[in-house]
Amino acid sequence: MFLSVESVSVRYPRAATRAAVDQVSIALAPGQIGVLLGPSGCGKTSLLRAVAGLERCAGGRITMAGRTLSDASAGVHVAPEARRIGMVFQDYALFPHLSVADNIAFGIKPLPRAEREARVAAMLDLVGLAHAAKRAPHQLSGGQQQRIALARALAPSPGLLLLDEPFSSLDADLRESLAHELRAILKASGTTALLVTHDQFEAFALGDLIGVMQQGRLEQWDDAYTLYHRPASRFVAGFIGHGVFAPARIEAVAGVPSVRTPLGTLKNVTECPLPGAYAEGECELLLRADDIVHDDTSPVKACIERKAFRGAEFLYTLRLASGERLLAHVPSHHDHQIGEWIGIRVEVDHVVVFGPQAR
Ligand SMILES: Nc1ncnc2c1ncn2[C@@H]1O[C@H](COP(=O)(O)OP(=O)(O)OP(=O)(O)O)[C@@H](O)[C@H]1O
Repeated sequence: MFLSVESVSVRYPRAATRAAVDQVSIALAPGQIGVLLGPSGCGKTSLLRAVAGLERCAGGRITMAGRTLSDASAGVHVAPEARRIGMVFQDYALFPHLSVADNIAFGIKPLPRAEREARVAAMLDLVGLAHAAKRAPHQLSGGQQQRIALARALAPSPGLLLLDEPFSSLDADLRESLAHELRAILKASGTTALLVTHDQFEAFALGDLIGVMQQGRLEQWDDAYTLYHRPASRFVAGFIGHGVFAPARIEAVAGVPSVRTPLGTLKNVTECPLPGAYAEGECELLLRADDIVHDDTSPVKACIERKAFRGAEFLYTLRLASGERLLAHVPSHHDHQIGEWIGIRVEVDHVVVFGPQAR
């Protein structure tokens, strides 16, 4: 692995007893993009700062390309400027009095002039702003300025690039397109990167691997597909995507595990790794909005309590006669009224169940 974070903890001197980062382990192969995702205060930035060397590790070890950067038990802490790590922050703070080209050249001043100019030109090409070299930062849009900040961070060819909420000051539309662009730029330059966000769509658009954190702990470190379809904990299941937990029961039907739900029985769920501790009995089934299909012919009916227009579809909040609430994505040409009862059925590709008690 190129970057290896092993059981790293971060504690702040005057903070409460809980560690801001609690024994977190993650690893990235060369060229991979990792994303740390989680609610405010979960420790994402603290972990990123520990990798940058801006915080000392209270426990654990960080290595990059085989070199130890931090090792709490051995008392090793390489200074941030000696780590060969580039950073892009939320307030990307370009130097206002320098041209775009001079901003990019800032971190590579020691290079001979010709080499420096070639590198600046290559970086401008990479971020698609070759035409803007002579402009001042204030003559660029927010998105363009952020791309220049990225070019500036990439110019010294850092071993690793760290990005902390790089799009949070930009508006929603721009964020999504920039997330895709950023991924393309990082891949084109073969840069290994670790990024912090609280926006799951950004995480999905960017990350090869995504870590979901809660209260300093890493709940899961996986690709987006696995996080969505095989959440390792109830927290991850609730945090990623729209969904609810419905009471259900695991039973063996003719020897094969099945899950009885308020919407009917899901038979033969052999592909579902049912956790041993509740292999049979009461459980809670994760039902995401796209697991519920509107079907007028279905005997199961649900009342529409709320609906939110999402362009191609509505997100309906539904209530079954038994009182359980569900969420459903329904194509927006099916425009039903609040209070109306509609037929639904469950169509679950990946059955995800948790024990009846909150973890
Ligand atoms: N310098 C500090 N001194 C004391 N406590 C801190 C300091 N910085 C962060 N913390 C605390 O550490 C915990 C983790 O904070 P951190 O900023 O890493 O979370 P985060 O997930 O990045 O949050 P956000 O998305 O809001 O930036 C929080 O409880 C926070 O209050």
